[in-house]
Amino acid sequence: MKLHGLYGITDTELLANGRLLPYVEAALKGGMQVLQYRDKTQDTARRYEEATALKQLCSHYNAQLIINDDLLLAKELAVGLHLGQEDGSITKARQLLGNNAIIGATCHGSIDLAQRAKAEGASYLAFGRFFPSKTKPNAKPADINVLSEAKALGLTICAIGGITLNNVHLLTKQGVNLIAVVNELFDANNAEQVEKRAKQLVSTIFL
Ligand SMILES: Cc1ncc(COP(=O)(O)OP(=O)(O)O)c(N)n1
Ligand SMILES: Cc1ncsc1CCOP(=O)(O)O
Ligand SMILES: [Mg+2]
Repeated sequence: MKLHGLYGITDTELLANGRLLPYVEAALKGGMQVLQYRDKTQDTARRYEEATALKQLCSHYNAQLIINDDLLLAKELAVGLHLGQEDGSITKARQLLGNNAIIGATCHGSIDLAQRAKAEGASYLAFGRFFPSKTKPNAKPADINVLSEAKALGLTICAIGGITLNNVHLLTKQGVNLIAVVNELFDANNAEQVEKRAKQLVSTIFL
């Protein structure tokens, strides 16, 4: 079955000071289907603790947890993994995590990278950034026209980068399955606002 819907990604700064679990729970209440734990620190103990708590929260809401970059943490928790071009081999991750694991691959704006990721065993292909991103200002840009060719590869297609309530329709109308968002979801004043944003994004995605 293809993953579909709102794919929230955590941000260490936006979700600091006790906001991680309440804001993620609010997004789940608002209908977020997939969550990526993206934490670039080297604090292994905190990362393990947070990812474990997020796994529990996601399973309560029947959502899928995916770990960014860290194969061993994904293996330890038996959850999904997202790998970029510099993050190690998809083939190796597939071997370690097994056939049923969700493994996502960053393809920027490239069908060649997407074909390679598919051949190596990726479950979904992530394209972007499509719009300037506050979270990752130096992310490589992608052209929206890549999406029609990407869909022909037959895997779940994810779009990322600067996605907001104002531009999300440009991606959903191309048939993108997963809408990955950091800032538009989690740059909020309180958990109620996160839940409202999630509901608004989800209703646009499923229009
Ligand atoms: C869903 C999704 N798509 C793309 C990325 C970017 O991955 P990567 O290129 O490895 O960059 P970092 O996120 O690791 O900085 C992603 N994380 N998630
Ligand atoms: C991790 C990543 N990779 C490309 S853009 C991006 C960040 C997306 O965050 P935002 O939704 O705030 O632009
Ligand atoms: Mg990465």
